[in-house]
Amino acid sequence: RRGQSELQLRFLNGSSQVKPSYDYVIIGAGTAGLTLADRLTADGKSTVLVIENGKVVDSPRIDQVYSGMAAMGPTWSYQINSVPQVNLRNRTTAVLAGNLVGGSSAINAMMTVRGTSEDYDRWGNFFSNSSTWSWDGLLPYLKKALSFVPPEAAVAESVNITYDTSFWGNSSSVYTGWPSFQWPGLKTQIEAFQDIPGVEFPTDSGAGKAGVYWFPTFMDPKIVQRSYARTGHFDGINRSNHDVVTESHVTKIILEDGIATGVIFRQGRGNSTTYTTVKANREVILSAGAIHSPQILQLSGIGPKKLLQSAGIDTRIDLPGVGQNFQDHPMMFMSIVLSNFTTHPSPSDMFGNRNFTDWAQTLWKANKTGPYSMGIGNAAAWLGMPVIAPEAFETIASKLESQDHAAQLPPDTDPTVIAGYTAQMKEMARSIRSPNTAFYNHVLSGAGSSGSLIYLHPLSRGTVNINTTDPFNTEPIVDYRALTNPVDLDILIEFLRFTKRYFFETRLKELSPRQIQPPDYVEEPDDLAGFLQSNLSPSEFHPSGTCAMMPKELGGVVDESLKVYGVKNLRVVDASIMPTLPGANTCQSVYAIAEKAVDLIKADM
Ligand SMILES: Cc1cc2nc3c(=O)[nH]c(=O)nc-3n(C[C@H](O)[C@H](O)[C@H](O)COP(=O)(O)OP(=O)(O)OC[C@H]3O[C@@H](n4cnc5c(N)ncnc54)[C@H](O)[C@@H]3O)c2cc1C
Repeated sequence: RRGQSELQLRFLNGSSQVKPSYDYVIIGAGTAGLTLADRLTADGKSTVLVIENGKVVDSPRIDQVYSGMAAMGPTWSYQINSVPQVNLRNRTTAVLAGNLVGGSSAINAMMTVRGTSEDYDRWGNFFSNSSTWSWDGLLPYLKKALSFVPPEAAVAESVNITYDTSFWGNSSSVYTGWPSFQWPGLKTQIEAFQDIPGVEFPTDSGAGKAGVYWFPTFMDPKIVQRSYARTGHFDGINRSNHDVVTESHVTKIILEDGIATGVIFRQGRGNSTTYTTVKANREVILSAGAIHSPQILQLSGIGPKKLLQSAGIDTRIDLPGVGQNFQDHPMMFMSIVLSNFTTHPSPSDMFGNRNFTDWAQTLWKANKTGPYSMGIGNAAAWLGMPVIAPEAFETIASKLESQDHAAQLPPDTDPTVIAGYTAQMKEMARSIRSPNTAFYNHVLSGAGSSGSLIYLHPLSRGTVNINTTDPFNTEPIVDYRALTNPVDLDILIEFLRFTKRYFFETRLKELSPRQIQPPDYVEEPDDLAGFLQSNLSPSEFHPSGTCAMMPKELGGVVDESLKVYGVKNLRVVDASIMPTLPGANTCQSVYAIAEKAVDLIKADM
């Protein structure tokens, strides 16, 4: 990795150093933005400026793989709290989004997962069944995005890790790999799923199939450090056609006669603030993430007219979908412990077992091996509704179909956004009936206890809108609108029931399971709902959907080329374009979206 001082040469911290124009101006040096900038400048034919709000941060906490969570939290994130969630007993949630070079890929938990084939086919189906936004169309980009490094044979053998390199590539500088250690208890946890009818065990996490499987970690196994957009698409790149300006906050995209011609950004120095305009000869590309991309569009006059009017912003393009269709993966903890779980070593040995941690430290210091090379986990169940709720899924799907969809959205929602939501719910009803759309995600810890439960296809939709009282100087208003669609509760109640069955009705019952939270006497639907309202978090930090790639008449913001409707030379490329969430952590999909966008952009050169 190059030293900070050398990097500074390319950090145009004084606005006077920015050239007046570039072929492409990219907003946000995050996961998608850095991928795009690297690929678009590689052949030397185009000039690119990336404008980033955050700084370049060097920290062992970012590099650290162990635990997966060392870089999470407020330090390198925007400071945003959601509005109180009415259906979650008015609790608010910290909205984490990376505010540094590398974006959220610098602070995420490094779980490398992709959705099932149905998740990606669904995206294209909103346009036509010949869309290239499909599993077949995206697989080459999922492969291009990452270099897969297989696990060591001995570790793989110790816990039966299977993988299939045909689903992966090996040409990217962003790596995904494996720790040199796994908890033996994972074998027990995985095998217990064999006792549940319908559970599949795909050979590889990249196969596009639901089931129980192993998945790698965004890390470079050679150095056992996080591998992310900065290490893969920024460090070591020194091209005269590739400029990056940090600590620079984009306030607006300039529109002239419906054409995006440039960007205005703000730099604060001591007490003074400067504003700089930079021109884009070919395109402005918005990659500010699902929280800030809709904000920047709205500040530029592209968004729902009524909202813009109430903020005193001139409507340049009335685009009702901007900032709507907001989705994230809700998350919760259900606590069940196996009283007679005696497998060791187990994660609990990392806390209080001095002999074990001394051994682990020795391995780590000697050659970066052992338990300290592990992230948040490498095995999980990703299961469809027919598997987890065989007796209830049909009733739930029918209830969703017969719903008044408009009633689930905010009162003033535009008819096109309602039409898009209706189309999505039709797809979701179909998906509830399919074993190959995973709704339920249970991350396995290797300890004798339950892990976190994640809801992969929530039906409620939130909003991310500018703060109309002071839109240019405040963060957007983030409202998950969690559990506003009551069918979400029906599904989540099935999650609790299924998790209980997994512990009490499989071979795990021999290990004396004990349910702690919610207490086992809590069984009535109303009481389970109460537990969820008190405990659910609306976010796994996977914000998506706020500049949805959908037809315009379905409330879409960008078309299949990721171009913003009604504007020339403006694309959005980041997590905000996902029309519906993939049933997986989102980072791998964002890299693939960016890789596909590169080809879409080049096709227009
Ligand atoms: C805490 C956390 C844990 C996660 N865990 C996982 C995980 O384990 N596995 C997984 O697959 N996914 C995970 N994710 C999600 C994943 O990291 C994101 O989906 C993905 O990185 C988003 O990429 P993006 O390009 O859309 O946005 P980002 O990578 O967030 O990039 C947006 C960039 O735009 C910049 N920006 C924003 N506004 C402006 C402005 N006005 N001017 C200039 N620059 C601006 C930001 O500073 C940022 O650098 C996690 C995310 C977080 C936050």
